[in-house]
Amino acid sequence: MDIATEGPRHATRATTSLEDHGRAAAKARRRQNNSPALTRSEVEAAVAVLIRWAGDDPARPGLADTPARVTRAFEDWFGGYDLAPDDILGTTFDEIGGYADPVELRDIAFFSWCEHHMAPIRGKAHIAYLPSQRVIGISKLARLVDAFARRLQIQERMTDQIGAAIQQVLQPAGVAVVVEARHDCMSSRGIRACGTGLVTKAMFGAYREDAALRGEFLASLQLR
Ligand SMILES: Nc1nc2c(ncn2[C@@H]2O[C@H](COP(=O)(O)OP(=O)(O)OP(=O)(O)O)[C@@H](O)[C@H]2O)c(=O)[nH]1
Ligand SMILES: [Zn+2]
Repeated sequence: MDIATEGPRHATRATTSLEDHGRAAAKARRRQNNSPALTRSEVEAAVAVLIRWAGDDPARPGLADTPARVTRAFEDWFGGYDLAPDDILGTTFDEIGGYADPVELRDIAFFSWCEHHMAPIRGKAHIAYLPSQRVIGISKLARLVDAFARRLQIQERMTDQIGAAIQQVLQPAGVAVVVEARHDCMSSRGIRACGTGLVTKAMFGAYREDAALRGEFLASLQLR
């Protein structure tokens, strides 16, 4: 199902279908990335080129294993491409009695990667949703953030993807996602503006339509 079919909120969205972020897409990407034209040793050679570009000697003993380490680190840092949101959100609980108030999980720490500079984005995500007959295990919300964070990202898109996945798979009455993060591409290079924080928000369903519900969640976060 394409989230673009879900209603006006999504009608003009550039977001691709959830399937595109899912397991099939990850496998396709991996096939592409692991094609015979791109071997592990070629990736390591590319890292060695970057070491040379940095001004050092990839052959010196201290750096000899670094290309292999960096290649392994990439598998970890970018492991999100292999994680399918619909699998992560697959376990739900519907024996929730009469519970019908917001569920909020705050301070979900994440590491992501700026797609412009491949520099770290470090921050916290806060998720709220208004259940409609079922709830999700709270660890799955953190897993979902991790799945979208460990990719090349811009913060706005990551924020939207987290909310859109919850809205599509869990189909609650509404979802709100707030992400606060620091971008190393801004602090460690370029303008070198340390201490700045980017806040992004994505609202779906009741959180988009109901200002009081949205305001209650945003106020609870005490954003500066
Ligand atoms: N909106 C948004 N911008 C981002 C994000 N991460 C990095 N950027 C910005 O992306 C922009 C890329 O700008 P370019 O002019 O193409 O690249 P650049 O010459 O390296 O830019 P400077 O960072 O200003 O030196 C920069 O302004 C970054 O601060 C993000 O998550 N969201
Ligand atoms: Zn950047």
